[in-house]
Amino acid sequence: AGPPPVGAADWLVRAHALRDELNRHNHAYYVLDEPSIPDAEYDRLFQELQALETAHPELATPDSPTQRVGGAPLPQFDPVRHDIPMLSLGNGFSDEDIEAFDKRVMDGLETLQEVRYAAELKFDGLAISLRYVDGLLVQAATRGDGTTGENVTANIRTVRAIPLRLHGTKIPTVLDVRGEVLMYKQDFARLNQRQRDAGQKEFANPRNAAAGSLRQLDSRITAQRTLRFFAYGIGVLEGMDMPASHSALLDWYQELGLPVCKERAVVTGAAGLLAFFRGIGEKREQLPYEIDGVVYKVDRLDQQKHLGFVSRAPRFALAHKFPAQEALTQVLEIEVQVG
Ligand SMILES: CC(C)(CNC(=O)c1ccc(Oc2ccccc2)cc1)c1ccc2c(N)nc(N)nc2n1
Repeated sequence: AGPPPVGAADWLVRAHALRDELNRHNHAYYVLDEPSIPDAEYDRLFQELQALETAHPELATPDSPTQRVGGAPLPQFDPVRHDIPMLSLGNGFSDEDIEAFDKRVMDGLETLQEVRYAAELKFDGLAISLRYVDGLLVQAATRGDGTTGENVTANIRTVRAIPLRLHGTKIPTVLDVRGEVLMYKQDFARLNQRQRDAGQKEFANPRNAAAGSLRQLDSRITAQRTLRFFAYGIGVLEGMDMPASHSALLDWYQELGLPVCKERAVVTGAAGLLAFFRGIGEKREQLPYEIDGVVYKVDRLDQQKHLGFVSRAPRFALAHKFPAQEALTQVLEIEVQVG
């Protein structure tokens, strides 16, 4: 969104300045985790913009922060077909599984050199695809069966961590961002406290709470649930060349203003993968969100292409899961819910 036309009315200039300032504070708070303004000051600016948009409705552009409060409930979710499917991951559990994965990759690449992997977290949330056209968020869809998902655009607009417009100069004409919508542990605890106070059913875990919040037909309810988002993949890209590696893709995503989790690394060989896994395992309890493992991806995209997929999962990626420690508590929670 360039500067307003020369000689525009004062309120047009003011609305433009407010929108950019509020979006900048929103990015600092929800994407960089570095609040840049006291909440009361943010609310005052927000109300000033809302008043201007009420007086001049044409100011309520799709990327205005006022669009994040949600709107009238939808009758249902429309189906959305993914032009590029959202694939699932094969799993590994033991060190041997990881060593076998690394060996399969080296054989597949016919190389004796250690392979460079991008290692990142596997969030316990739900997979989403965001479509940006000329930098504007135009559609959001759930993974569904990998080929067809549900249109949850109205709900996704209320997720403050998801930019309504991409930043910077390298803006593609079409970009499908794949990532995970999740709820932080402390936002989950606060939500269940509110549920209890309102005599409503509590959520069993943050994953269910995030899924339940996104499957709301009333986006005003979704707007009251603090959902987060981390980008981790790409679908359609038009108008620009693909970056050469997965790690370069994530660096570019950060320049565009998309949230990318900082718990990621580029490592080499099975030893590098296992060292990353152990390091994350030690800090898992302290993380603000739940994870059910880590994900390893061959970093170079030409090597990913060369390896391809087997059935619906890529040969170039693997999820390494933690032992299901909380299985017992989940059984108890389900009994409590049913009982
Ligand atoms: C690796 C990939 C499976 C995404 N990639 C894809 O879905 C994908 C899709 C089409 C691709 O290429 C095709 C292009 C055209 C047709 C068919 C495939 C390549 C990758 C995946 C899945 C789940 C993840 C998760 N929960 N957490 C993290 N951190 N990363 C994850 N990564």
